[in-house]
Amino acid sequence: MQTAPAPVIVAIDGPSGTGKSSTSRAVATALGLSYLDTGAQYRAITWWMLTNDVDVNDPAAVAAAAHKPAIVSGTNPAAPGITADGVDATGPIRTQEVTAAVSAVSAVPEIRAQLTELQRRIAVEAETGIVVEGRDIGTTVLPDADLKVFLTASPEARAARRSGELRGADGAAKPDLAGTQAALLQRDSADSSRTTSPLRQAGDALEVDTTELTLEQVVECVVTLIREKQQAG
Ligand SMILES: Nc1ncnc2c1ncn2[C@@H]1O[C@H](COP(=O)(O)OP(=O)(O)OP(=O)(O)O)[C@@H](O)[C@H]1O
Ligand SMILES: Nc1ccn([C@H]2C[C@H](O)[C@@H](COP(=O)(O)O)O2)c(=O)n1
Repeated sequence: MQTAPAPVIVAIDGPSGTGKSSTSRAVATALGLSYLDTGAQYRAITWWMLTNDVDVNDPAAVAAAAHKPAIVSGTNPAAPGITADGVDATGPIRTQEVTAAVSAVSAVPEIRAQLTELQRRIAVEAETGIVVEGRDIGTTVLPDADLKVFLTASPEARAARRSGELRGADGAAKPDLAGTQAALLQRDSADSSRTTSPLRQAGDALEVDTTELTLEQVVECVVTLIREKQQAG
């Protein structure tokens, strides 16, 4: 009788706009794995702070409230979803207000400790394995992951992709590319210069530069890497 393959743990890290979420969800779907968007968790706790009048620029105030919100992440790649204290946060966490505040909140050590523990618990409970995406998965959250991928892309490509997303629902003109690129680079700088588990490529992570690749090509590359890892045992 053929036994089920051992659960595979995949870490996909990288700066904003490199395709982590799109790639991770497609890879998890293709291989029947769970999926965890850790960026959504940092966004959800930031949204909770903002809506509960916590000064997000006061690390002590953020730390004191770190344990208060219950963050629950869906792990179905088809419809991940996330709630904060039972309230659906899927939409609100993508606003510019949350995006502008999330790096400051995610730099607070108590916030990172709280969410890292939650992320590890979710990963170990994933029966067939899981694709976890973020900034510090391969370095801090899951250092023993079976496969670590670090996605990169040129600032220009990332800005063009993000700008394509930000275009109005009515197809209104895209926001200015230079402004979008500057905002991405500012967030990258904050995420990679913080003291606690900064954005960094793990020494054993495989870099995939997605600048000239389609999303489909990136997904195929990562699926192949995972299958090769599973066959190697
Ligand atoms: N290789 C690619 N080529 C072209 N477009 C891409 C590629 N990868 C992702 N995209 C598109 O770029 C946009 C951003 O992708 P995605 O949200 O997956 O990036 P991300 O790294 O998760 O960003 P963030 O960390 O800010 O959430 C999406 O519209 C996605 O469809
Ligand atoms: N593992 C993670 C994931 C995310 N963050 C922070 C840094 C990001 O700017 C922010 C939002 O993430 P995104 O939705 O853009 O993937 O959350 C982190 O510190 N660690």
